[in-house]
Amino acid sequence: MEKRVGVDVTESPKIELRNVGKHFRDPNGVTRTVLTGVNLKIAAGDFLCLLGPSGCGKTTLLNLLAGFEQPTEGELSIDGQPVTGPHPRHITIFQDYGLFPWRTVLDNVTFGLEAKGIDGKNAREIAEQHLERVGLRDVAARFPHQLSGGMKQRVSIARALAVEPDILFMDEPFAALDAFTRLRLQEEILYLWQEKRPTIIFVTHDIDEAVYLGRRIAIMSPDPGRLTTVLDVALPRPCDRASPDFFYYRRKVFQAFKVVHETAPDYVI
Ligand SMILES: Nc1ncnc2c1ncn2[C@@H]1O[C@H](COP(=O)(O)OP(=O)(O)OP(=O)(O)O)[C@@H](O)[C@H]1O
Repeated sequence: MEKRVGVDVTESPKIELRNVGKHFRDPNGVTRTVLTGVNLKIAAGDFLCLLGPSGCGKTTLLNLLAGFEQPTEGELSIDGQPVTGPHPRHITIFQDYGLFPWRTVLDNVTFGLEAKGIDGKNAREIAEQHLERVGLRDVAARFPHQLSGGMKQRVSIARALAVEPDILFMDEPFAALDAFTRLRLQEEILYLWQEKRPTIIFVTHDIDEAVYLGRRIAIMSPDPGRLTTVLDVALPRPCDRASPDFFYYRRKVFQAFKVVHETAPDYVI
């Protein structure tokens, strides 16, 4: 009998989209299709990047997966159940951090735990452990306005991970950060993913970020938004951003976007 290794996404997907489409009606009653014919299977524990230019429907697709919006066509299921709304173990991290300005760092992290029925000393201990993991134990008593952008995003990552999410949806979480902070947070999220293995769906329009993070990259194109290619990225994690293998995948993504001509010479550093 054939021996199977790893997760067969075609047999046991955690997330499955079948012919998913979404249209919006503008105030004049005109229908606008922003997503069409999306078919995708995502295995448990995968790290999938949704990559594409502005307006191709990445956020719309993420909102459908997170249950914030409903598809107007097709079917979308998680763990075999149709997605009908947000789920407490499916957590979304946004670009603007989504922290409560009136709560301290610690209290921001305990918030999700309290919603799960964990409070008092237990919640504090779990929150402190997660702040420790993202290097923010020392600023637990500060308020969000006293933190840098990178620190705020770390708090929102600690808050998300504290509730042990099954799925983490991340919508361009590092887009507003400076390049150095962004590189550091990319490394941190990879480390945290390897430690806990939640399924991560990560929206970005940054090709290098997608290659560095994604085990798979779902490439989208606009007008109307659709999925054009799903690329497997067989790199060790973390990988060397200056290695020929990294550039090989980078080039494959460029080719998928038809930015580089097929016969152009290889990149040299
Ligand atoms: N609620 C809505 N009503 C009408 N149109 C919408 C709505 N939400 C999104 N759209 C439109 O759908 C298209 C896709 O938007 P979406 O935000 O999903 O793209 P995106 O790929 O995430 O873009 P960006 O990278 O700029 O954030 C856009 O043209 C947007 O104007």
